[in-house]
Formats: sequence, C-alpha cells, structure tokens
Amino acid sequence: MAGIRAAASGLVLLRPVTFVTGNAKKLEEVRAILGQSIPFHSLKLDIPELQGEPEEISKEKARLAAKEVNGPVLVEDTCLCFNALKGLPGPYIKWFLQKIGHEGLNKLLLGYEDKSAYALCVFSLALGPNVEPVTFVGKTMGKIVPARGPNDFGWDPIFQPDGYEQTYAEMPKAEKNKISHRSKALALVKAHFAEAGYIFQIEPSTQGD
Ligand SMILES: O=P(O)(O)OP(=O)(O)OP(=O)(O)OC[C@H]1O[C@@H](n2cnc3c(O)ncnc32)[C@H](O)[C@@H]1O
Ligand SMILES: [Mg+2]
Repeated sequence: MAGIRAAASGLVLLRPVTFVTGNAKKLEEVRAILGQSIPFHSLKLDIPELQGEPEEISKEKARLAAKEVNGPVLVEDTCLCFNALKGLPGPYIKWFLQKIGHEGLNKLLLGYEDKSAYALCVFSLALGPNVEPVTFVGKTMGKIVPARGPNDFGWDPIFQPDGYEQTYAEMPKAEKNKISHRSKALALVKAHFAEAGYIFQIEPSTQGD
C-alpha cells in the first residue's frame, strides 16, 4: 500500500503525514499547536465542500485527500453550530459567513433568546488511499455575539467561548490555541500518534517536498 508498511514494532510510514487544507489560518494554528510533536508537511488543496454529518464530511475529505497525495494525510473540517438552530449552520458555516457575514449570522439568532453555540473541529487521519480514516473531535462551547476584535480568521470575532469575556478574535493567539476546538481535537491526534507508535522512515525522494 502506498506509503506504509508493517513492522514488528508498529506501522512504518514511508512518507511524512501531509496536512491538506486550502486555509492558511488553519495551517498556522495547526503548526503552532503541533509544534514538533508529529512530523508533517502541508499541501494547499481545495477539497470540495461536502454535505452531511461532520464526521462523515471529514472522513470523506480524508479519502479524497489521500487519493490526491497517495500517502498519509490529515485533514479537518470545522463547524460552527447554533443550539437554537439545532446545530446549523454547522458544516455550512463557510457559505453562511461568505454570504451574510458576521452581522447576518447574529441576525439569524434575533428571534431566539438562546445565543449559545459550539465550535466543532473534526480531524481525520488516513494512512493512505484505501485505508479507512480515523476521526478526532474537539468541541468548545460558547455564544454568538456582535463582532469584536480583529477580522482575520473566519467567525472568530462573533464567537465568545464560555468562561471568557473575550471573543476568539480578541484573545491572544496562544490563548485561543489553549482552549480551542482545534487544539482539543489535536490533543487527541497527538495521543493517537503516541499510542500507535508509528515509525517514520522517510524515503529520501519524499523528504522536504
Ligand atoms: O480547505 P479546508 O481545510 O476545508 O478549509 P476551509 O476554509 O474550506 O474550512 P472548512 O471547510 O472547514 O470551513 C470552515 C469555515 O469556518 C472558518 N473557520 C475554520 N476554523 C475557524 C476558526 O478556528 N475560527 C474562525 N473561523 C474558522 C473557515 O474560514 C471556513 O469559512
Ligand atoms: Mg473546506
């Protein structure tokens, strides 16, 4: 199978894990959170926006990415879910944000007292094409507020995590990365790598690409 083989002590990955995303801000956070803990490199690819339940979307994204890369991949899909709307916009937040912006997202909740929401991040790891992906879910509870703070990453200005007076956008990056949906999911990814004990035996031809 492309990029992996079994050894007595565990699975040997012959290529580094590729984190596939079209979103530079996600990549920035993943780099900051993972540090040197997992050898990975990144590839900017726009995987089609899929429909369905968050875990299924993320898994399918991983299958598509693993086919493209022909090796081990990590992908993630992020949802912003409003409790009053039974979890919507959820995985469709990208289009809602693009079309109606922060103000429109606040307006969606005008008729509801319940402004609570949660940020959900589902990472999927596929060790290669035709290997069933494994998922890792991180969730941070909060509420939707009128936009506050720098507008440099998605819906950060309108999401205020529970227990904080600041929105994600107002927080120092390091603070967001301690409590975010993404960091919780990545903690599980790290634990998986530690448990699985993958051995990286990178072939020279794939080093540094
Ligand atoms: O290539 P991929 O990884 O899919 O990148 P994307 O930007 O298309 O991302 P998603 O499909 O997961 O859509 C999630 C949307 O939510 C935004 N987003 C993701 N993580 C976020 C975060 O931590 N804070 C604010 N906005 C975020 C992101 O910019 C998108 O508009
Ligand atoms: Mg996407």
